[in-house]
Amino acid sequence: MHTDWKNWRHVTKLDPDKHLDQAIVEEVATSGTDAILLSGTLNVTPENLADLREQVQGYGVPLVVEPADPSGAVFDGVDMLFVPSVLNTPDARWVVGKHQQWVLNDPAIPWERVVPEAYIVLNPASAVGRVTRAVCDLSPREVAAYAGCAERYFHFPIVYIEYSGTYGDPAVVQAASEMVEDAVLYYGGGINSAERAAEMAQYADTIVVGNAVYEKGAGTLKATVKAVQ
Ligand SMILES: CC(C)=CCC/C(C)=C/CC/C(C)=C/CC/C(C)=C/COP(=O)(O)OP(=O)(O)O
Ligand SMILES: O=P(O)(O)OC[C@@H](O)CO
Ligand SMILES: [Mg+2]
Repeated sequence: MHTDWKNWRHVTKLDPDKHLDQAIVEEVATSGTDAILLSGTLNVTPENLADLREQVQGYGVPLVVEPADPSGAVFDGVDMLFVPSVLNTPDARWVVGKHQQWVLNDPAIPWERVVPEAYIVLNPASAVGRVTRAVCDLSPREVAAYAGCAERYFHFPIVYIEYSGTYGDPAVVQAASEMVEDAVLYYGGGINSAERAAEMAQYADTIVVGNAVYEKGAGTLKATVKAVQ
């Protein structure tokens, strides 16, 4: 593996579908965040992915692509691919179907650079919640049981509590953290302050900050980094 991803505390998620000036990209890349994920559910194209990758390259921060579709599984110029499976969807395409098509059509996947992620999607209004028709009305115990399946049964290396676009319930993340021992527990959704970063980082191993970069800027991102490192 190219980087020590298991020790990351803070990850920044940038969306190829949104624009940032290079000065802001530079502040993000030098903020102390442990890695930059290039990721979005909707409107990610080879072109806008390559454009964003060029903007973030060259700062020494690890780069990860998180594809929403096999066509987004591009390794050029990045260190790793984090590939989601959504566990709480009734539609198996998002669990293993797209993955089967990926393996069918690409005979040369560099597996040593692939890290599977078990997503538990909890905001039904998010793009990822709508697209996957995730069943989000779950108690902390029910979420923790998905986390247990992900780790103990499927041996996913990452369990990802995803509230994309909204701040989640710390009790849910706490319950998942009590279940997970070996997997790295990710939390993402609505972190837009040092306080929220610190609160979720009590339970999650790695926190993800996305929209706050676009909505509040690099200063807020730096405050979230400082809160967890
Ligand atoms: C098999 C391969 C290579 C890919 C398929 C991977 C799968 C099943 C993805 C399903 C879940 C998904 C769409 C993940 C994308 C990552 C993600 C959650 C991005 C954030 O999404 P939002 O913030 O909701 O969307 P926008 O930012 O586009 O609005
Ligand atoms: O954009 P936000 O709400 O910060 O969520 C981060 C990330 O989990 C989205 O996939
Ligand atoms: Mg987003």
